[in-house]
Formats: sequence, C-alpha cells, structure tokens
Amino acid sequence: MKPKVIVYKKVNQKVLEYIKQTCEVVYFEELDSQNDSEFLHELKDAHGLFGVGLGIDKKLLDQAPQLKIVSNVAVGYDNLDLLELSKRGIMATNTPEVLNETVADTVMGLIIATARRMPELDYWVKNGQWDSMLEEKWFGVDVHHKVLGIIGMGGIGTAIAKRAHFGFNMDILYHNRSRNHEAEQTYGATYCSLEELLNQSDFVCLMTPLTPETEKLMGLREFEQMKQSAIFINASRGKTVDEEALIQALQKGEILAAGLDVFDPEPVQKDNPLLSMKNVVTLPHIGSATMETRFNMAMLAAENLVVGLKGDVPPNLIKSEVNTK
Ligand SMILES: NC(=O)C1=CN([C@@H]2O[C@H](COP(=O)(O)OP(=O)(O)OC[C@H]3O[C@@H](n4cnc5c(N)ncnc54)[C@H](OP(=O)(O)O)[C@@H]3O)[C@@H](O)[C@H]2O)C=CC1
Ligand SMILES: O=CC(=O)O
Repeated sequence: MKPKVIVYKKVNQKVLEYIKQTCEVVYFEELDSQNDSEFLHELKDAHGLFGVGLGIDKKLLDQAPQLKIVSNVAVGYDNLDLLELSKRGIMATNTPEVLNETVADTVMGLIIATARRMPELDYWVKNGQWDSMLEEKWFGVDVHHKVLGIIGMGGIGTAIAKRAHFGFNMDILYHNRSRNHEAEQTYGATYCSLEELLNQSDFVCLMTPLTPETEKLMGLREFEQMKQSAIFINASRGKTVDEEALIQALQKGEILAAGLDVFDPEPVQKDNPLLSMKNVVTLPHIGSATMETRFNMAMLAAENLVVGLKGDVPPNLIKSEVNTK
C-alpha cells in the first residue's frame, strides 16, 4: 500500500506527479478555515506532510499518530517543533542551498533599491512629478565601496558576500557563532563581534535563522549602535527584529533607512507604521520567489519526502535529535 501524504500548498504539476508515483496524495492548494476540519480528518492516517508555513507543534502532532516525515518547502524551519518531532521519531527536512543565489539577488536588490530610493523615485516619475531637473533632495547614497555587515554568514549570507565583493567592491564584515572560512578566504570577509559590525557597517544585513537565540536580535541597543547613515536590511524572519525598536530608530533618525522582506506577523498589518515611511522599502517575503527556484525547492522537498517514506535517510534531514536515532 502506498503511504499517504498531505500536500498543503499549491505545487507544480510535475512535482505533484512525482510524489504520486509512490504516494497516495491528498491535495489542499492552501489551508484556511474552510478546509481546516477536512485537513485534520486526513491527518489522522497521514504518513507525510508536504508544504510550508504550517506550525507543526505538539497539538498538531497529537492528531497525526501515523506521521513519519514532515517535508518543509523552505530552508527556514522555525515553524517546526523539532523536539516534539524528535520525541516521536518523525523526520523533518528542508530545502537548503537551491535558493541561495536567488535570495542573495533579492537582498542585493533591496540594498540597491533602498540606498538609491528606487520605489520612491518610481512613484515620483509615474505621478508626473518629473518636471524639472533632479534636485539633490532626491539623491541616494552609494552602495559600491561601502562596508556591508552580514549577521548570519551561512549559505545565503555567503552568496550575498560573493555579489558584494566581486560586483560592488564592498568590504565585508560578518558575525556568526562560528567562523566561515569560505567567506573569509574567497570573499575577503572579516569576522567580528556584533557590536563591531553594527558600529562599522554602512549596510547591515540580517540573515540568521529564527531561533530562541536570534529572536529580537536587533533591538533598541543594536539600532543605536549602527551609524546614523547606515541602512538596515532584513530578509531572515520578522521576529529576529524588535519591530517597535526599528520603527523608533527610523523615526529618531538613528539609522537612515531600511529594506525589509519579512515582517511579524505576515502578511504585514495594514496599519504598521513601517508602511508609511518613505525611507522603508518593503517586499512581501519573496526572497526565493522566482519560477525556477520555487520549482527547484518543491522538487527537492518532494525528493526528501519520497526518500524518507521509503525508509532511507533524506538528503536534507534537519540536524536535530532525530538524526541520532
Ligand atoms: N526572505 C526569504 O524569502 C528567505 C529567508 N530565509 C531565512 O534565512 C535564514 C538563513 O538561511 P541560510 O543562509 O540558508 O541558513 P544557514 O544555516 O546556511 O545560515 C545561517 C547562518 O546564521 C548563523 N547563525 C545562526 N544562529 C546565529 C546566532 N545566534 N548569532 C549569529 N549568527 C547565527 C549561522 O552561523 P553559526 O551557526 O556559526 O552561528 C549561519 O552562518 C533561514 O533560516 C530563513 O529564516 C531563507 C530563505 C528565503
Ligand atoms: O523564507 C523562506 C525560506 O525558505 O525559509
């Protein structure tokens, strides 16, 4: 008998067909209040879960006694309670690396758009306000030859460093818990403390996973430590930043501007003060959202699922207590 899998996100037909070769699939394009009870009903005898964004916690797992694997179609897995999964011997997988270059492109886009005020000027041109010579009040700041501080020099951070070093002649500082030799040797990155990074960078880019340690990693004190001329970029998770502190820092002029791909909560609330600030560039969490990369992520997640359900070790098993079983 084929294992039963719940796919709970809209997925490319080829990926769905691939999963269907070895699994019985129950397909929800998305989960909402309309199909919640149907989803919970299907969960009772499901062996696999495939999707993104769903909080997989004790409450949900109590209703999934047959579950063997959770395949997250994302590299971040802060939605998973790894301890609960591990206690039950349930494997969890993610999609690292295939999205590094695309997310790095997004981050460089945010850096440039924020520094050169592109959305503001786009609005200005389209609203017919370009009726005289450009005045200094519309000027931005340079990106090239500046100092870029990357907090979280992992797969994506390193792809950002590559672009910044070779494409923009930037000096790169980084802060991790451990050293990243590739970034140091190949892209000239310098390891430093968080405080040094914040003090010296013209652009501070936050790229850590969301963990108990990184929650609100950027708060009042950290924004105060940044240069007044510096630009803050966040493409990690909304919760890695104390949003109130960011708003205050921008209002008080403690930093120049911010480029944000992530918020807390998401979708961002319509009355969030960040949305009415001209010096804030916003994106709707689209770091990896290209046709190619989203397909590659879904295919990799499908491979993880199928391999795990066969009883083998999936290529992207998340390192946790699950591994030691
Ligand atoms: N906006 C978007 O669309 C996307 C957002 N993301 C987010 O980006 C995150 C990073 O992805 P990826 O680069 O693939 O992950 P990696 O695991 O490759 O890199 C994460 C880096 O963060 C560092 N880090 C972890 N904890 C801390 C800490 N407490 N203090 C300082 N540094 C820390 C790690 O180094 P060390 O262990 O040495 O500390 C590592 O270098 C994802 O978890 C996800 O949340 C990812 C994809 C798309
Ligand atoms: O935010 C996206 C991810 O892959 O993580």
